Formats: sequence, structure tokens, C-alpha cells
Amino acid sequence: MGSQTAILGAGVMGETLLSGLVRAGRRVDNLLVGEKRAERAAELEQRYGVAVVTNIEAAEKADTLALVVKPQDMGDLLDEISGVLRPGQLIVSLAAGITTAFIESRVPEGIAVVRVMPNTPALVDEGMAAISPGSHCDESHLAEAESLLASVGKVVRVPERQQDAVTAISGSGPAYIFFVVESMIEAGVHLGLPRAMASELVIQTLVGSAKMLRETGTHPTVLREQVTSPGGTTASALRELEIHKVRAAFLAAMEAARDRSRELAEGT
Ligand SMILES: NC(=O)C1=CN([C@@H]2O[C@H](COP(=O)(O)OP(=O)(O)OC[C@H]3O[C@@H](n4cnc5c(N)ncnc54)[C@H](O)[C@@H]3O)[C@@H](O)[C@H]2O)C=CC1
Ligand SMILES: O=C(O)[C@@H]1CCC=N1
Repeated sequence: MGSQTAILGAGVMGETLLSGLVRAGRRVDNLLVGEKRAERAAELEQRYGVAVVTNIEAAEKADTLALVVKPQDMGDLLDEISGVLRPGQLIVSLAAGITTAFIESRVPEGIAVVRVMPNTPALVDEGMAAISPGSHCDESHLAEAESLLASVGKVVRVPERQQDAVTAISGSGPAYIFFVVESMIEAGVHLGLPRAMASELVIQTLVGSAKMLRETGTHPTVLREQVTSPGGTTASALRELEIHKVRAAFLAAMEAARDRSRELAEGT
């Protein structure tokens, strides 16, 4: 039996990580899940053939524990498992706002902690995760956290002080993109397009634009200018976006997300 990884809290993000590890070829008998809701636990057992055990059993057996509960549930979870944790184990926290110092203060001395901010496109192996070491981490701990997240997308290392900003940009980011997509589809319907057609036009435009950004490496301003013919349709649309202060709204939205991430650290 290889090194054991436990996922404690198997909601949206916990299952995203679990499914990615399975897709990446991680043996199911090297994975454990701890999940509070019995119905959800049964669903995951059936879907992945993974063992769902108590948090205590998971914490006793696993070498690496991925904590994927809501920030507000983190204190209780740590209090529950801290008595069975032992030096040499690695805790990887995916919770928004929760600092490595908070986790370190609730577990035995010497446990390594890595803070991660992932995002949901990990479900299709296009995730973006940023990782930061706690105070007892060495390179091997960071590499282990990196390999967990690399199974579902890209991983970057950032100083922990940047994690609230990362949360505001890439952690919550998919929601902003889906909001824009929803808005464009609704606009298409207002302009008289059938809904299915509007959806297809918008989704392919999004995928194509994302691919251009990634594959050409061209600055987004240049790509936008290439679409914006002088005196044309795009210029008319962009003027409306500026009049409605969409750029300023994006900045205010992401500042609000950053501030909320900071508040979550305080348990509010
Ligand atoms: N959903 C997202 O896009 C992202 C979420 N995150 C972080 O991931 C964490 C989880 O978020 P979601 O998956 O969206 O929430 P969720 O509510 O879908 O999942 C949390 C799961 O934890 C379970 N749970 C709660 N307390 C537990 C305990 N003591 N033991 C075992 N299981 C327990 C719940 O029953 C639930 O299934 C949060 O801390 C969030 O900040 C981070 C980045 C993106
Ligand atoms: O909304 C939230 O708090 C979580 C963290 C980043 C994305 N979802």
C-alpha cells in the first residue's frame, strides 16, 4: 500500500479534488474520505469506490490530509482530529481565508501545513491553484501539495500574504466568468436569438478567446483592439461598458472578495 491521502469534507471542491486524483491514476485504496453528511458519503462511495471513514480514522491513517470544509467549520474539524495527528503528517488546507498560523495553532507542534487556493475548473483538469507553505514546511511538503493539485491543473507558489488576493481573482474567478456568460446569453435572447443558439455563440466565443489568450501570449488589450474596428460595432459596445463602469465594478468586486477572505480568517 502506498502513501495514503485523506480528503476531509467532500462537497463541491472535495469531490473535484477526489475525482481529479482518480483520473490522474491515484489508486482508490490509497485514498480515504471523511464526510459529515451520510447521504453524500454513500454517493461518493458508490461513484468512486473510495472508502468513507470517520475523520479520526482518516487522520490516523493518512500521510496527507486535504481539509476541504467551509472556513467556518475548520476550527471544529481541527479540534476533532488534532488528538490523533502525529509529526510527519502533512495538512493541505483548501479553505478560503484560513491561515497556516491558525491551523498550526490547533494541531500538535511540527505538523506541516500548506495553504492552497484552488478553483472549480479543476473538475475538467483546467484548475488554477496557488500554494503557500506554513512555518514547518520543507520542499518535500510543498512538492507533495503541488503534486496533489497538479493532477487537476496548473499550480503556482505564492507568499501566503497574497492568498486573499489570489482567492479574489482565481478562487472566485470562475463565478465572475459564468456571470458574464449568463449576461451575454440573456442579451442574445433580448436581441431575438433562440436561447440555445445564444448559448452556443457565447460559450464558443469564450473558449476561443481563452485559447487565443493562452496560445498567442498576446496582451488582452491588443486582442481587444484587434476586434475593435474604428467606428464599428465593438467600439459602440465598449463605450457602453465604460459608461456603466464595468471595469470599476470588477475592481470593486475583487476588492470585496479579498476583504471577505480576510474576514473569514477572523471567523466572521
Ligand atoms: N467551491 C469553490 O469554488 C471553492 C471552494 N474553496 C474552499 O473549499 C472549501 C469547501 O468548499 P465547497 O466544497 O464549495 O463547500 P461544500 O459545502 O460543497 O463542501 C463542504 C463539505 O464539508 C462537509 N463537512 C463539513 N464539516 C465537516 C466535518 N467536520 N467533517 C467532514 N465533513 C464535513 C460538508 O458536509 C460538505 O459536504 C471551502 O473552505 C472553500 O473556501 C476554495 C476554492 C474554490
Ligand atoms: O466563495 C467562496 O468563499 C469560495 C472560495 C473561493 C471560491 N469559493
